[in-house]
Amino acid sequence: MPGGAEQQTMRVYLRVRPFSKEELYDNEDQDCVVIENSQTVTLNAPKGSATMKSSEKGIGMSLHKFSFSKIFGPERTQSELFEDTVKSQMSDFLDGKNALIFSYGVTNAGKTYTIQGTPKQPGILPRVLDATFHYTGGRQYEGMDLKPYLRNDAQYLDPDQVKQERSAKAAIFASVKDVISCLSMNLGSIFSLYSSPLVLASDPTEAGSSQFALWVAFFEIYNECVYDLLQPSLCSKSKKRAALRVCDDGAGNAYVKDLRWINIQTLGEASKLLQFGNKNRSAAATKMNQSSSRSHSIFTMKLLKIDGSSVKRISEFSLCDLAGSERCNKTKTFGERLKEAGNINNSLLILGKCINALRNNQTDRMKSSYIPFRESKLTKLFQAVFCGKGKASMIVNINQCASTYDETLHVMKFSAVAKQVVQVIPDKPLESLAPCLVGRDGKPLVRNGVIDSQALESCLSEEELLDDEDEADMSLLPQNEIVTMIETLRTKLLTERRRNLVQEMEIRKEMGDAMLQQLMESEELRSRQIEELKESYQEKLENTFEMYKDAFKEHAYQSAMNNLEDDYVPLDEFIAEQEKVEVCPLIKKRLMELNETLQYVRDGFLEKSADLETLQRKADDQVR
Ligand SMILES: Nc1ncnc2c1ncn2[C@@H]1O[C@H](COP(=O)(O)OP(=O)(O)OP(=O)(O)O)[C@@H](O)[C@H]1O
Repeated sequence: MPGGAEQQTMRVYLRVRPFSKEELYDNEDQDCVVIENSQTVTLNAPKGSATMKSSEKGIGMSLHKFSFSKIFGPERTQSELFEDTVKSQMSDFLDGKNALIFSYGVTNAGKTYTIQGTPKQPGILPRVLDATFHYTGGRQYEGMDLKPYLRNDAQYLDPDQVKQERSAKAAIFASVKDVISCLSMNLGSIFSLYSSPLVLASDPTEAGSSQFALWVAFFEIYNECVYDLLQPSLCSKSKKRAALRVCDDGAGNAYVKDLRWINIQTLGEASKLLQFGNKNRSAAATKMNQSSSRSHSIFTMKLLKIDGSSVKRISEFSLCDLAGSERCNKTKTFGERLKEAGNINNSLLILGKCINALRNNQTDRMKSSYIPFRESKLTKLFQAVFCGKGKASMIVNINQCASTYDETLHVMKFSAVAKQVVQVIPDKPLESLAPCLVGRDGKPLVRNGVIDSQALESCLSEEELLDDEDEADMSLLPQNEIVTMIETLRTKLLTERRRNLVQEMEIRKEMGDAMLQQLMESEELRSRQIEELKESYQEKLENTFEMYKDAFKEHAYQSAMNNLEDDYVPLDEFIAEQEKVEVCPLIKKRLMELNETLQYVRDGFLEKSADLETLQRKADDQVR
C-alpha cells in the first residue's frame, strides 16, 4: 500500500421498498424478503418461481442469505438513507475528492425514487445539491468564466463565451417554465419541503477565502449512445437528437465531448435543470416508443474551488440511475426492444465483469486479469473512480414481490460480488493526476489547473477533429502532427503486421515439425513396447504349456498305476467267477417260472375274495 493511501471495500447498501396497495391486493406479499438485522437479509423463494422449481429438482437452494454494508427496510426514510449512506462521500466531494453512487435493481424497484425522490420526499440528488449550496453559501463564484474542461480540467471563458453560457442557461430555464405551465403540473421546487440543513464533516471555515463554482451536467446512455439531457433542441419533435462521443483526454480519463455544463448558483436553479432533463428524457423515450427506465441516467456535479482567478481543485460527484436490470427473456424482445435489452444487459454485464475482475485481481494478486472497462460507455466513464480516483458506492434497490423474485435474486447475487471490491484511494492530490496538455509551441495548455486560452487559440479548430468514436480527442494536437502521426502509425502497423504474419507462420511450422517429430517418436516407442510384450507373452505361454504337458503326463501315469492295483485278481478267483457266470442263465429261467406261478395264484385269490364279498352283502340284506 502506498503511504497514506486509503483502502476500503466498496460500500453496497440495500434498500427494500414497501409494497404498493395493488401489489398487496395481488398477493405479492409471500415473505420472500426477510430482513434479519441491519446487515443481513434472507430471500425465500416463493412457490412457482424458477428458483423454487430448481431447488425442488435438487439444483440450488430455495433460501439465500446476503449481507450488505447496511440494509434499509421499507419504513426507512429518504433522510435516514442520505445520512447513513451518502454523507461521507458528500464531505469527500466538498474536500476535493471524487464520488460516484449508482442505483441498481430491476424496473420498479425504487431506483429513481432513491436518487431523485418525489417533491415531497426528495432523494439523494437534491440532498447532495442542498448540502453543497449549504457549504458554499455566501462564497459562490459569480464570474461564470471558469468552466470544467475535459475530465479533470478547467478553462477560461472570454466575455463572449460567458454571454453564450448565460443565454443558454436562460433558454433552459425559460423552457422549464413553459413545460410546467403547458403540462399544468404543480411541481414546484423539490427542495422547498426540504429545509433541514446538513451537518457535514467538512468545516466550511476551512475553505478560507476560496470561492466555489458548481457546474452540472445531465445525460443518459441509451443503446450505447450518449445523449445530453440539457440540450434545448431535444424538446423539438422533428429534430433527431445527436449522440455525443466519449473521448480520452490523453491521460486515460474518459469524458463526454460537447456535453453541456451549466453553472448553477441556487437550489431553485438545480431543481429546474433536473426537471428539464427529466422532461427531455421522457420526451425522447416517448418519441422512440421506449420507457425511460431503459436508459442509464447520469447527473454529474463538478465543484471548482477558486482562489482569486485560478482554479485550485476540481471534484466530481456523479449519481447514476441505472436502467432496469431485468434479463432478455423477461423483456419484450423484438426489433428495437431486443437491441435495447441487449445493450442494457451488455453494459450491466460489463459493469458486472469489471467488478468481478477487480475483485479477482484483488483477491489473487499473482493473477492480473483484464478489466473490460472500455467495453461499455458506462464503465469507460467511471473507470477512473473504480481505479482509485474517488469512492464508489452502490445502492441496490429491490421490491419484495413474489412475481419478480428470480430477477431480484439475480440482482442480489451481483451485489454480493460488488461488495467484495476493495477500493484503494491514493493520498496524492487529484491535481497531480490531471493530464498535462501542451500547445503547438510545446508549452503547457493548462497552468495552475486552468486552460490557457491563448495557447488554446493556436491549436486546431473543431472541424479538424477526427470523427472516430471513442478515440483520443485529436483536437488537442496540431493537424500536421496528426497527419505525420497517422502516416508513421500506418507504416508501423504494416511492418508490424508483416512481421507478425512471418512470425506466426514460423511458429506454426515450428510447432508442426515438433508435433510430427513427437508423434513419430512415440509411435516408434509404442511398436517397440508391443514387440517386447509379445515376446515376453510368447515365452510365458510356452513355459506354461510345457508345465501343463509334464503335469498331464504325470497324472496319466499315476492313474494307470492306481487302476492296475485296484483291478488285480488272482488266477484261481478269476476261474471260479467264470464258472458262476456260466450257471447264471439256468437260475434266471427257474426264477421266471416261479414268478409266473405266483402271479396265477394271486389272480385266483383276488377272484375268490370278490365272490366272498358279494355273498356277504346278500346275507346282510336278508337279515335286515
Ligand atoms: N422507499 C420507497 N418508499 C415509498 N415508495 C417508494 C419507495 N421506493 C419506490 N417507491 C415507489 O415505487 C414506485 C417505483 O419506483 P421507481 O420509479 O423509483 O422505480 P425504478 O426502479 O426507478 O423503476 P424504473 O427502472 O422503471 O425507472 C414509484 O411509484 C415510487 O414512488
